Order: sequence, then C-alpha cells, then structure tokens
Amino acid sequence: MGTTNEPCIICDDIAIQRGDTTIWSHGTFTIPRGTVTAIVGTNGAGKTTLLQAELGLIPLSHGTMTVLGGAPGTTNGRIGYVPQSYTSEIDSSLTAEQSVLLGLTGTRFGFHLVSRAQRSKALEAMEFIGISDKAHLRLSELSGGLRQRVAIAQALVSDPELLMLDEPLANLDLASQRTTVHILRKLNRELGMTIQVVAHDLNMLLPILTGAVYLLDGHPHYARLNEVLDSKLLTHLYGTEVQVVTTPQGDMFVMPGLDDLDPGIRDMHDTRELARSHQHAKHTTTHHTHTQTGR
Ligand SMILES: Nc1ncnc2c1ncn2[C@@H]1O[C@H](COP(=O)(O)OP(=O)(O)OP(=O)(O)O)[C@@H](O)[C@H]1O
Repeated sequence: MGTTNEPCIICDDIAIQRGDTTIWSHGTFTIPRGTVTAIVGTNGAGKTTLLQAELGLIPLSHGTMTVLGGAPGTTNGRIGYVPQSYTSEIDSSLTAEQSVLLGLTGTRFGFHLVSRAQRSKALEAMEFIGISDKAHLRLSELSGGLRQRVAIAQALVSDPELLMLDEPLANLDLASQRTTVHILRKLNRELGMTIQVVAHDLNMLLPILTGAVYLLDGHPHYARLNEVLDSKLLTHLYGTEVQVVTTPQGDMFVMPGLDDLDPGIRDMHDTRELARSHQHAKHTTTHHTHTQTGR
C-alpha cells in the first residue's frame, strides 16, 4: 500500500475525443488517496471513458493526467479494475480460484506454473471477500453476486492501491448489493485502498462515499460528498427532479423529486413517512440504505 500523501489522481484540463465527438472536456480536479469516489452522470456522459482514460486505454485529446504518480497506463500494475461486463468476460468453466489467479498470471493457460505463493495470495483475497469456501466451484455454479465477488477478488489479488469498479451494484439483489458495499468499506477502512465506483444509484453507496466525480454539461468535476448531495446540482445532473432528503436522524437519501409525482402518491411518500418507515425498516430488516452526514 502506498504511504505517500500524493493525490491518487491529478487532472489538469483533460478532454477526451472519440471520432469527431468530444465526450467531455475541461476536467481539472484532484482525487485524494484513501477516498471512496462515485463517478456519476447520465447514460453516455462518459463515466466508463474516464476509467479507461485513467488506465491509459484511451488517450487524452487535451491536458494531462497523473495516476498514482505516473502517466495513465504506466501504473496499471497497482490498479485493480472490475469492468461492467465482468460476467461475460470470464470463462464460466473456470473455478473461482482459477479465476482469481488470473489476477496474478494474466492468462488462462499454464495453471501448472502457478506457485504456492500465488495460490496462497489467491486464497487470501478470497478469504478477505468471504468466498474461500467457493474456491473449487466453477463460475457457472455461482450466483451473480458470488461471481461478482470473484471478479473483485481477482482485481484485489495483486494488492492494488486503487480499485476501480464499473457499476458493481447493477443487476445485484439488495443483499448482494449490501455485501458488495460492505466489502468496499472494509477495503477502504482496513487497507486504506482508494476506490472509484461508477454508479447510477447513489443511495446504497452513501454510507461509504467521501466524494464524487460528476459529469455535468460535458465537464468532469470532483467534489466532496456533502457538496454533491445538493438537490439543485443532482436535478441538473440527472436532468430530472431529484431531492436530497435528510431524516430526523441525519441519514440522507437521494430520491426522485416529489413535485413530479401524482399528489396521491406524494401523500403516501412524504418525507416524514419515509423517515418513519426508514426507522421501522432499521429495526425489522437489513434492507435499508442510509448514511450519516459529515463525511
Ligand atoms: N469505442 C467507442 N468509440 C466511439 N465512441 C464510443 C466508444 N465507446 C463509447 N463511446 C461513446 O462515448 C460516450 C461515453 O460512453 P461511456 O460508456 O463512457 O458512457 P457512460 O457514462 O459510462 O455510459 P453508461 O451509463 O450508459 O454506461 C458515449 O456517447 C458512447 O457512445
């Protein structure tokens, strides 16, 4: 793990062009180390493009970017990446352990060359993620949630300083989403790992986020979470009425604006009702999403 105080990402007036189209431009921001950052914006705003630029997979058309102290692409050995399409990219006949080992060997061939040290590293990553008992199961035998945890273990096995995940909560049920968020919290809090998460729905991630890169009007900006959790900003960002609701307990939610809803529906979902049902949910189920303010 890096001990330097140097920021994880430094961007100076960056832009990306694909063909004749500028995807985004004028990005000048810094992401500190040890943070958990959401990357948010509407469909096609260029969230995945930002991760790809950080990995040096797409060249900048303008400006400069430093990732973990080096040019994009030169520090990829210290980055773990869980792509959006992880399920379609893994050979489902592999066992969970073989799949995790790919994070060290980088190839699906030559498993006989895997060293004892590499196997123990893979086991360590699976234990951290809570899937060591699934090591010998084939990916085809695992649920979507477990397959995703295998993908995270594969990204972790090389002890990255920065972990990037592209929409890791999409297509997961609530319990699997909570498990994923819990894993990310552990990685950040216990190992000090810097994390970037592309996400459409912020609520589940709110308890662990420290900031966000938001792609607004064709420009990427970074802000601390309390600045991003602003109804006007999020309404502009998503292009639809969004409200940030704070419960009497200080928990925050991002939700569709009540003004757009039918008055009957609004009556059923007013803020106090939400707070009451949230309190009830806190005592009766593990499926609530909330955060404390002040991160
Ligand atoms: N290989 C490519 N060549 C040219 N343009 C591309 C390519 N891949 C993506 N784009 C365009 O770049 C823009 C940004 O795409 P990107 O996938 O980064 O957006 P996103 O914010 O991650 O979207 P989503 O939320 O839908 O996943 C889109 O307009 C897309 O059409």
